Amino acid sequence: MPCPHAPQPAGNDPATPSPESIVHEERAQLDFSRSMSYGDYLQLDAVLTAQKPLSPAHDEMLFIVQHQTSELWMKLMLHELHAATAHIARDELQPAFKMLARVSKIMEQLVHAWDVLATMTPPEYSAMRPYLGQSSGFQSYQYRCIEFALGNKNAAMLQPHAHRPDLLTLVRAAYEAPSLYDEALRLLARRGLPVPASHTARDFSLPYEASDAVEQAWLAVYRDPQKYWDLYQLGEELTDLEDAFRLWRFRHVTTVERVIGFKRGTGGTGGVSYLRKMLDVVLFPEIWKLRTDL
Ligand code: HEM
Ligand SMILES: N[C@@H](CC(=O)c1ccccc1NC=O)C(=O)O
Repeated sequence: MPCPHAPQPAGNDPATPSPESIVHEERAQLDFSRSMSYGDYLQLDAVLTAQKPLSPAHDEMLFIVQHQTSELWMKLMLHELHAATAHIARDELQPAFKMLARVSKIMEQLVHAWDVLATMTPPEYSAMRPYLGQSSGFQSYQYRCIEFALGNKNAAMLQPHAHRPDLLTLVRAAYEAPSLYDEALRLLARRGLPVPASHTARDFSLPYEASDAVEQAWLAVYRDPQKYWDLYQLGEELTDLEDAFRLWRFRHVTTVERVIGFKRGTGGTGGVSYLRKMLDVVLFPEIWKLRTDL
């Protein structure tokens, strides 16, 4: 394949340095026979040979790259979420804030990424869809770990990973661990706010249940931000994160509707009807409810 950045012939203007002289004067490293190059460091041989379209459709490359880049961003998101949750558990809020801000920005990045996929029309997708078989984003183990890390626990979502014990172990660990929100509530309790034991020492694999008492604890924070500044900042960082996640879910369902309408999903769900139900998920319910009651 021709390189799109191949050197162009130098112009006639004697003041214009030739491409060769620029590289020479900058003393750029040119010999990588005995040192680590860009591609070596980034494992680009592995990354850039992992796009293997199954169909003759032109647009399958877009579909693959879109999903692979999303999975890479999810990998970083999980890295940051785990670290942020651990910092909160150790009362180290400043590093946690930085990580949570990064997670929200990654989510925003994924929201904007839908614009690229939305350039694919229904006939373009129909040309490759039969080649997907029964595979679906529903089976993304990293996505499920993110949902669990954010507190959206559902035992049924472990099943698609039963055929891969290595992945099931990862997803189960996220399912059983305290979520980011669980650790936030334990922090509030350590600061003397009246969070009930039902919400600090619960079975963390159960779906989260909203509580009036927890809302009262957050209300105390939001009624006196000066006194509880870091907890107030935590509440707003959680709000930013859920806000961005809601936008991602919305762009997903809208993109799916414009591409496949109301067809059933390859993963076996009703498709748009399933994704619309997911729009009703509330990760941090008391943080939203307090705004009405403040
Ligand atoms: C044309 C593009 C897409 C279509 C038509 C589509 C369609 C669907 C459908 C119908 C479902 C429901 C499960 C099923 O029955 O298959 C689903 C779930 C899912 N998709 Fe997509 N999707 C698309 C792109 C993407 C992209 C780019 C991602 C990013 C990684 C993604 C991630 C997911 C995830 C994580 C789920 C599970 C959601 C949940 O359980 O709440 N999808 N998708
Ligand atoms: N569920 C989609 C298929 C799909 O989108 C998909 C298939 C394989 C790998 C990733 C996918 N993306 C998100 O669900 C469909 O029903 O067309």
